[in-house]
Amino acid sequence: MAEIMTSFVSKTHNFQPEFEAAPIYSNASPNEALGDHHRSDAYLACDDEIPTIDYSLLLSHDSEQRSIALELLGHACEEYGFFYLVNHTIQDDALKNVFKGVSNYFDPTTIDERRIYSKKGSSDKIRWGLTANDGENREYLKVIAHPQDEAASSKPTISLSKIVEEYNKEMRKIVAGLAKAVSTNLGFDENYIENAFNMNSGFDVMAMNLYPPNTKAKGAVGLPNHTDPGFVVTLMQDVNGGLQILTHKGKWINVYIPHHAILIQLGDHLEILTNGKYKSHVHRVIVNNNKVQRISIVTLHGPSLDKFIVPATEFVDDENPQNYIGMTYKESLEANGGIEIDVQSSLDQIKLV
Ligand SMILES: O=C(O)CCC(=O)C(=O)O
Ligand SMILES: [Fe+2]
Repeated sequence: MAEIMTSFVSKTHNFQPEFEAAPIYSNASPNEALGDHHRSDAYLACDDEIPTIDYSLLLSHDSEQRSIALELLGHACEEYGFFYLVNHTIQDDALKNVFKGVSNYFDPTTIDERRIYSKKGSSDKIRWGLTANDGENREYLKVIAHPQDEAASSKPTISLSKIVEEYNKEMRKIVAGLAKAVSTNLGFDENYIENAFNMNSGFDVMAMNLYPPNTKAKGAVGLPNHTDPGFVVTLMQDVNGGLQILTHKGKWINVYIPHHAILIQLGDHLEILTNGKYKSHVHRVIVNNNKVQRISIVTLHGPSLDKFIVPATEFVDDENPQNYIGMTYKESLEANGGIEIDVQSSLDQIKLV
């Protein structure tokens, strides 16, 4: 591992002059990070459309507009499990600043300051990692963004902590709105998800990922196949390139997030709560065609750690037997041998079939 890290580090130290720097949160358009060289056939995915949901219409006072938006959301949740959210409440300038701050944090010359957050023990509250091998090529930092008492022991530099706090505050408002809309779609009162997950004390982990350009990667894969735990995952990126999602129908599709949109992915615990009606989905990052580095900011918005999550009785009957066992969110984060801050999926331990 040390060897791998050293070789990556020595390269990252001088990668700035060697490749075209990615614009920080520019007007991202399809293929922005992609090089024009020959595309590899491995990890091919298609460009099928991904549903777009208008956040402002989900909250509209015009009941007809609202019910159309809710119907589209229901379709996206059931048939896809992911969608682009547009017309949300985070300002463009705020996002630019977040990406600038995260990019500065990953300055290759200050890597030793980040290294202190490498894995130490089971009570770690902050996690840094750098991997460059044929299974993963990524530098990342994971911090607890909520609740406040947990976040207090999960702070990197002062400037990044401020960015995390502000960003999460804004994103939580959007997630709360989504929780209401999803609750309504499921046939409950609008506070249903909030209560079922105790979102007020929800455990949110923010993962900041930096993927090197293909010239610096040790293989094609930025991040291997996985699903994510929690209610929903919010994802923003500075440039397009490399995120692929496996649809419920078994097709890999490329994600091209429209400028200023947020990619919303449903998490494992919404799947458990709804007994599989709304499913999480496998996704991965492929870097082999990326000409420039890419940064993604990914927040896993989870239930509170002590909340016991089990399929709701409304989704279980003779035709739909219970498909998942119940456990607390904390237990599920630890079920695969991980610890809370790793926010690893353990759906394979929780699924009954
Ligand atoms: O960087 C990306 O696009 C995806 C990252 C991701 O899936 C994760 O951090 O869980
Ligand atoms: Fe993920």
